[in-house]
Amino acid sequence: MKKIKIGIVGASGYTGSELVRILLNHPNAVIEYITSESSAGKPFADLHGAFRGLMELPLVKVEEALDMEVDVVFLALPHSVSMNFAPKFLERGRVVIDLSGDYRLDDVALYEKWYQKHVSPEFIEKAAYGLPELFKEDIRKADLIANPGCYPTSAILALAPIIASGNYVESTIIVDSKSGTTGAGIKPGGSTHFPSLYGNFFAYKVDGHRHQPEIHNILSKLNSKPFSVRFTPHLLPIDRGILSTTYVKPSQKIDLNDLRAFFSNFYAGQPFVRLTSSPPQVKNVKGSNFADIFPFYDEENDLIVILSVIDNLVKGAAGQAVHNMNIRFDLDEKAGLNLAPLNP
Ligand SMILES: NC(=O)C1=CN([C@@H]2O[C@H](COP(=O)(O)OP(=O)(O)OC[C@H]3O[C@@H](n4cnc5c(N)ncnc54)[C@H](OP(=O)(O)O)[C@@H]3O)[C@@H](O)[C@H]2O)C=CC1
Ligand SMILES: CC(=O)N[C@@H](CCC(=O)OP(=O)(O)O)C(=O)O
Repeated sequence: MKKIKIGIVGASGYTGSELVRILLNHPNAVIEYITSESSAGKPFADLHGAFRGLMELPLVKVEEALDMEVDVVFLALPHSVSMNFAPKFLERGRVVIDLSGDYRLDDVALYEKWYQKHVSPEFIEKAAYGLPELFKEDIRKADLIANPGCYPTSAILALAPIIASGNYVESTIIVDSKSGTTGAGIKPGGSTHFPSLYGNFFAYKVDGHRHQPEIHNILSKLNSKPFSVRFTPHLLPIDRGILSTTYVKPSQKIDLNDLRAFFSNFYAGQPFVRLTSSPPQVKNVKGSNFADIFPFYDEENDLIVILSVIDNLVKGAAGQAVHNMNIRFDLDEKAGLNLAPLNP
């Protein structure tokens, strides 16, 4: 059986440990190294107790890992950090799958407006946007794959069929999303502190979140007819999961059954998109790589409303990254990802 040698950079974080969880059960994967700067030398299970007896590799520093022979490196690093390391791995001939936002936007000026100065902008145009349902052929050929953001994954999958069809008026598309706290990473923070969040629920970054340009930038590739995107993120007192409710004004009335048939044709053959017949629930995708999508037509207001749910750490990050690896290395698309959601 074909074996793929893998390095996971940033394994001490949440998406890094989720990559370990998925890849330990992947028939083609051999994890060669896992990294952490702050915990180098420690056993992985000292940080992530769930892996006791399952992952014996010690954590090493990135600099030590650079020259270790692998086929693919997953960068589970904060944006602004990834862009320093991706070129070093690429020049050593590794395929790089970056989970940060550093190579997702195809426009350096747009990146620098929403993030900070880019230190390796020459790689932006070489990167494929790693949303397999839309860009499989680009992913197959790319040595640098920019894994999508978690909110953009849920929003783009909900909206792509309508945008691609052109059945929308040239106005503002609304994306209203709610996320669990693992989206904020492993470092404790004020708003994710238990007493701040328990029994609570609130919006944040209402004046602008970097996922708004990502959703617009990617959806714009599907149609030249203009539109704008308004995105509002919220924090939920749950660990995993994102629910996005999206609203689009159609340019012509549509029958609900036709809308559902249209979505079902658009996603035919895509193993991780499931169309639901009632509003989707985050618990139904927890721990899995599924995106559950519910398209609806509000006749009274002549508005298309599409709801989608994903697990932010799986379809929103590590699972999608493994899906990208499977495509890039010509493996079974579903390898390692046949994960049934936790139920209940
Ligand atoms: N959490 C989520 O749901 C999603 C996250 N993402 C993106 O994925 C990336 C990782 O996210 P997440 O796992 O949540 O983040 P975490 O904060 O949980 O983990 C970050 C990791 O990066 C390492 N790191 C931080 N700074 C440096 C540095 N200067 N040099 C080397 N290593 C460093 C940390 O290692 P150390 O042990 O040294 O601290 C840690 O392993 C981010 O870009 C995030 O935006 C994307 C989609 C969803
Ligand atoms: C709940 C929460 O805090 N979520 C994060 C998004 C995490 C993510 O996927 O974003 P990037 O990969 O683009 O950084 C946030 O709003 O910043």
